[in-house]
Order: sequence, then structure tokens, then C-alpha cells
Amino acid sequence: MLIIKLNATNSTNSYLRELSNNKQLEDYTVVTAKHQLQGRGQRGTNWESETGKNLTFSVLKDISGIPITDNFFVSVVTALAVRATLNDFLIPNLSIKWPNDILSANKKIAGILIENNIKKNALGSSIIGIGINVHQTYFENLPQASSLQLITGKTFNPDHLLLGTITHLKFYFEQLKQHKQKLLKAEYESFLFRKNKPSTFKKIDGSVITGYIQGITDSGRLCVLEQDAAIETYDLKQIRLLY
Ligand SMILES: Nc1ncnc2c1ncn2[C@@H]1O[C@H](COP(=O)(O)OP(=O)(O)OP(=O)(O)O)[C@@H](O)[C@H]1O
Ligand SMILES: O=C(O)CCCC[C@@H]1SC[C@@H]2NC(=O)N[C@@H]21
Repeated sequence: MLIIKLNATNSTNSYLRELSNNKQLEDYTVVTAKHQLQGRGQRGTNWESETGKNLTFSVLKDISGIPITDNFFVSVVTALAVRATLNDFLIPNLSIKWPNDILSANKKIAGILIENNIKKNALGSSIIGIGINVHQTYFENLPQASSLQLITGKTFNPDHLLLGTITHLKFYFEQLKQHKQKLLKAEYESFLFRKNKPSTFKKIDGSVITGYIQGITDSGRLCVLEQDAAIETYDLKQIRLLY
């Protein structure tokens, strides 16, 4: 397995996409960086990470065998793999905040940015970007962020976290290849943050609602039981779960 370790780059996701466009790379090629000048988060946000303290990496994955309707399962598989890795390292109270934030209690300790290459309405390759807050102890303006060290008081070997994540990714992608979508969905739902608990959401129109997360649809939409007893489904652009 090829692991490219960089001191600095704009974003490991961008670096790996560019490299994979110019060169034939094997599946699970990894790019890590000690420092990202323009680390990117979901919904166009920035990913903030103190130089040398955390794990920021991207993985190239061939997803051409996955039907485009199962697009969301790349997220499911990745969130499950990161959760399982952190569980191996005994991080307590892990959950997955839809669609793919990894929390310990109600603190975000890892984020995932998946960028799929879609050609002629079919999936091609995926760049799976993962940021794990490992040793950072201060997060300016990010009250919901925390790190493995802050939570456990321990230090961690980032290489072990990286290899653990790849091992779990391979396991879960194998399950997807074997068409175990039902099982994967059930496992993902079992870890959903605030499932069946009264929760507050912000909708795209700015309104705030309360409801109960029920799970996800087969395409990854969030199912919310609302006050009128109706279950509504939302995609990432339409709703945001507040803490
Ligand atoms: N190192 C980091 N750890 C945790 N969050 C971070 C980090 N760097 C940037 N962020 C981002 O800070 C923003 C604020 O975090 P928070 O989770 O409170 O907001 P959010 O908009 O509800 O999250 P999300 O959009 O991911 O559901 C998020 O966009 C989150 O991804
Ligand atoms: O939760 C999020 O908003 C997603 C954060 C993803 C961060 C990782 S760090 C490695 C990779 N490169 C990036 O620019 N982003 C992802």
C-alpha cells in the first residue's frame, strides 16, 4: 500500500485527486499531511487543524462497482470504519452524527469529506478525506470540537490510527461489495447520534424544528419524526442537526 506523507499541502483531498488524475494509483493509496493550508470540511467549511497535532489524510478508493443509487454507502462505510478504529483505541461514547461526523459524547473528534468522481452517471473513484483530532488541546471558535487526548488524557500513535482506519475501511468496503447494504445501514443507524431523542434541527429556510431521528432512507436521507407524527426525510442541504 502506498502512503505519501507530506509536510504541507493545501488539502490532502485536492492533492490526491490531482495525483490520481495524472497517474495510475493503486486502490487505498493514502496521502497524509502534517499541515493543510486550506483543509476543507463539509458544506464548504474549513477544516481547522493545528500543525503536526492531528491526523489529516485522504484515501483513494475505486467505487466503480457501486451503483450510483448506493452513493451514500461510501459515507456509511467510512463513518463505520472511523468509529470502529476509535473504538479500538477505547475512545468512549462514540456516535455518528448524520451524515458522517464522529462524536465522543457530544464533541466532534473526527470529520469526513467524501468527494466522488462521477462520470456518465456512474461512480468512478472516491477521495475519502478524514480528519481526526488527536493531540490538539485548544480549538479556537469551535466549542463542539474535541480531541482524543482531551477526552482520554492519553497520547496516540497517528500511524496506528491511520492503519487501523484503512483496515476497517477494507473490511466495510468488502461488506458493501458483498451486497450487505441492509446490515451496513442497520449498523450505521445503531450508532446514530440522538436517535429517538428529542432533537433540534435547523432547516434550509432558517426555521428551527424539533423531532426524533428515526434512521436513514436507503439513499441516506435523514428520517425525522416531527410533531404532527409525520416522518419527513431530508438531504444534507435541507437540514442540520443542532447539538
Ligand atoms: N478540527 C475540527 N474539529 C471539529 N470540527 C471542526 C474542525 N475544524 C473545523 N470544524 C468545523 O467547524 C464547524 C462547526 O462545528 P459544528 O460541528 O459545531 O457545526 P455544524 O455545522 O453543526 O457541523 P456539521 O455541518 O459538520 O454538521 C463544522 O463545520 C465543523 O466541521
Ligand atoms: O466534518 C467535516 O466537515 C469534514 C472534515 C474533513 C477533513 C479532512 S482532513 C483530510 C481531508 N482533506 C481535507 O481538506 N479535508 C479532509
